[in-house]
Amino acid sequence: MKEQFLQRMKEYLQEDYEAYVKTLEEDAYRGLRVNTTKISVEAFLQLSVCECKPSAICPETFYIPHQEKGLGNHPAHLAGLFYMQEPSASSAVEVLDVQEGDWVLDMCAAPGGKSTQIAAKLQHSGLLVSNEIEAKRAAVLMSNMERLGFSECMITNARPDELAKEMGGWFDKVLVDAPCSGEGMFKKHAKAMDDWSVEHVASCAMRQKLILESAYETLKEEGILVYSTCTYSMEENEEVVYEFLKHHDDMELLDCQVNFGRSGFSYRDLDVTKVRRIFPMDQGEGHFVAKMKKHGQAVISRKKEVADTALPMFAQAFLKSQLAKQPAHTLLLQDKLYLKQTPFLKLKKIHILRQGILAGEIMKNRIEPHQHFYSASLHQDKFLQTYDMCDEECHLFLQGHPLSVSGYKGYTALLWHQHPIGFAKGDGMVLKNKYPKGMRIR
Ligand SMILES: C[S@@+](CC[C@H](N)C(=O)[O-])C[C@H]1O[C@@H](n2cnc3c(N)ncnc32)[C@H](O)[C@@H]1O
Repeated sequence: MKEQFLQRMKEYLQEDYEAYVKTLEEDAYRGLRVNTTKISVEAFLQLSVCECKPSAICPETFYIPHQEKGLGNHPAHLAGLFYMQEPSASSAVEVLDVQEGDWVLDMCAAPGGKSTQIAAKLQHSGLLVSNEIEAKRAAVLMSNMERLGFSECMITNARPDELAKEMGGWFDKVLVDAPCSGEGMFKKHAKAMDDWSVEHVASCAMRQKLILESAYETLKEEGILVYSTCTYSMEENEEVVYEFLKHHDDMELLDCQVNFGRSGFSYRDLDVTKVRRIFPMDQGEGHFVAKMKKHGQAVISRKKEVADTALPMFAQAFLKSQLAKQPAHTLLLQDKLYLKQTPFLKLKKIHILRQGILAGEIMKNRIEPHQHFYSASLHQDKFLQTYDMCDEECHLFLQGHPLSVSGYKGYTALLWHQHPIGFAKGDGMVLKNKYPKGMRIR
């Protein structure tokens, strides 16, 4: 551990410093969060995926033993029933207090821990724009959102200032989980420790202030902004919030109103009792959260809806053969079929990676279904043809093998403990495996 970092921590923590240093020798906290759009917490615990200890931070988040291995390949994970998330990382969305119907922007979203938590709270209502600036990380974000099965979401790959131009005044809630020096991640990512310097902390703080300016533009009047980091430095936390409030006299710092964590570090006249800090001594690796409200008027960008596409007969037939309930909105875009509950939106310059559910692709007058169609939580109890696999069959399926099951013709949703995990195509004798090659386990 770098001496200069420890010296700063000593100044920040004073009498708590020794307790902090002790935690550096302990294993990092690990956790998971149950995806309540697919399964209730009670039903998930009955699956006995692993030992789960409740966290005080979020009712859907649990501590798991640090020695627990291979959970990423567990059928419950691949079926999108949970997301691996260290409990303190679930604090910011608890503070954001998302309500059904809200329009929410997650400005720095990859790999998707907080976006998947927000989408679960929305329960397929409102809108979530889940944005990531780095293209490769945006692809990871999309695959996580797909696995957990969300539909009323738009996944974008844009800079915050680009979002501010096209989405001015749109959102009830905005989360800025900012890129930071990651001092709370040192145990998990050695690189964060290698990269650490006072100069790096200062450059992160500059970038955070710029991101917050764009976030401000996207907020509605009376909209809520939550700013969070997984670092301890005062420059990236209290100072960023203080400067932001100084530049925006229509923004009010609100009390986070949660029972976890502790007050911030004393900084000028900022009321640090309102913000939350979590340290390893508070049962989390490290997070800072501040909540603010915009009272001023917003400049509102126009929202443009896309008209639904009238589907060709074969596409209609595909949907009718698969689902007991038909989607409200359908869109054909570059031979791909998308489904959504609420109208599709059009953006001028922003790169949209996914909007709604990607149901499949047109191939010679038929639809070749996509994994998202079967992972979508909205569809999970609507499939007309399903096959419930035993654990052994599921293991074979996830490895890419066909299943010797007769009596099934056409596309079939394959279930593990009643939860769709993928699909196959039956020819009456065999279920041919359609689990995406990149997702198969070895
Ligand atoms: C702390 S991570 C977000 C973690 C995510 N919220 C989650 O819970 O999984 C911060 C993200 O901000 C992105 N980022 C980096 N520079 C950025 C910038 N200038 N503007 C917006 N986002 C940026 C990073 O690529 C990274 O994915």
